[in-house]
Amino acid sequence: MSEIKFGTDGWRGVIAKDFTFANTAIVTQAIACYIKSQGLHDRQVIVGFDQRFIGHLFAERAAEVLVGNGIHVLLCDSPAPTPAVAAMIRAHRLAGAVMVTASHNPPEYNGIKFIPDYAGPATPPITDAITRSVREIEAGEQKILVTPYARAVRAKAVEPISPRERYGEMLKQVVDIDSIRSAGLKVVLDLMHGAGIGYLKPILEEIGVEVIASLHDRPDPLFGGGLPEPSAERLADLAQLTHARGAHAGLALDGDADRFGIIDASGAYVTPNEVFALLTDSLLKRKQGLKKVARTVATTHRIDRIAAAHGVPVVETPVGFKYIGQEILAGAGIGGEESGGLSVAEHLPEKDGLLVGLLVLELIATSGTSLRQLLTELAAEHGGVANQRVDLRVSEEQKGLVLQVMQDWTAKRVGTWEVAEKKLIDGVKLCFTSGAWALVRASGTEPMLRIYLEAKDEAELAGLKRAMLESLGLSL
Ligand SMILES: O=P(O)(O)OC[C@H]1O[C@H](O)[C@H](O)[C@@H](O)[C@@H]1O
Repeated sequence: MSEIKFGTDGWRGVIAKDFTFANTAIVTQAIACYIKSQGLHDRQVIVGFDQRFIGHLFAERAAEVLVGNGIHVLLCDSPAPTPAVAAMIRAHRLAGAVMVTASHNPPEYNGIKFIPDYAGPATPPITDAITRSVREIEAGEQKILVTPYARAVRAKAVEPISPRERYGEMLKQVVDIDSIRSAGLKVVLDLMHGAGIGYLKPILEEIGVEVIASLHDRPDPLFGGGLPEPSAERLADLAQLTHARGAHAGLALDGDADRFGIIDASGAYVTPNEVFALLTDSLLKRKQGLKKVARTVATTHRIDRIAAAHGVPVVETPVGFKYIGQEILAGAGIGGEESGGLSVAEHLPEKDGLLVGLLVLELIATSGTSLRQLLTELAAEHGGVANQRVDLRVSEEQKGLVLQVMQDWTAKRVGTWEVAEKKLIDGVKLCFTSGAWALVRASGTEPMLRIYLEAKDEAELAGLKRAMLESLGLSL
């Protein structure tokens, strides 16, 4: 059994091996200790779960432990998106949320995300405190307090909640639904058998969007044999259908619906970096006085060029929406990351794939043009960009070696690229005088080494990739 650890976004483990009822109770007890330490135990906690195998039973286990600690629970009556669960914290002034999900991981995984009272991902100081409690519980220094589920329900210490309506209302307050309604938009969806089922389609229909087709919109704990990850490779069917059926866009969500995948009308995948750039540009054009924009160290620097054109500063954070969420709380108008997380200040400090789908439709509706045309205009205004993420499944030893080479990097050049700055925000990032950059870091969610590269065009990108891999002694 592997150690209970909180990674980039929560604790994740293989069901029955690591992710067990016993470990769910340990982690929930540790979360209850944290809530009590903050003096918030007189407020309720929402417990949610996604479409994963027997997720509701793990959620019930978590509820039993929270009630055992004197904390009243709102238990979702069906699988729900992580952002919908987070939104309920705001709507009902809760102490936080325990969300049973392993996001986009393979089907054999499940996990727990803790979302504190500010309705965004738990920061490292919070997960560190929870991890310390986990160790105390494992060492027998702290007891797990449990109230059996049936008794908790009888005592009304567990009440059912359905976040759908209220969450839908909250989303509708953030986007211009009149423009969307009058544009007569048509979309195709890919719900990837995930938590967006029962949420995205009805919300779109309520605001007058025609859902022509909806792929993978039935629960399947095996995710149709794949991963609930809305990447270009996994969205080939959505891309084909969006184009063939003449839809304005294809919208996809990941397993717990906090991340997005977007397809344009021509059937081409629009990368999260491109979506973030389009939405930042549109927000900055519409709203004066935005204090700042937040992006992770792995996200496109095109955001910086767009923000600079409006005189708005950009904050660069480590990878993980937990950092972006904090920047949103500290005044960023919009924050996003290349892995498909994005939110805006009027909504939540939590990433939300449904929100992004609606913002993209709002953009199509208000601009009266296509996403492709908007991207062409963006390139004309702020210059082109080409970027790529290379994920390498390497041994722990090789991962350590590569990261060490980067840590020790003192050379002034990589191939013909001249190093202007070396940044240690997360992994090691080399920024070059040409404006290109390369980042090498270990993933916090998968056993992978990630290399992120950005250059002005595909030709420079290909050259930089060759030069970086060669310098690191890696081949693909
Ligand atoms: O690159 P990783 O450490 O695997 O993280 C990739 C992504 O994982 C999760 O989805 C987090 O919520 C994101 O904030 C993060 O960007």
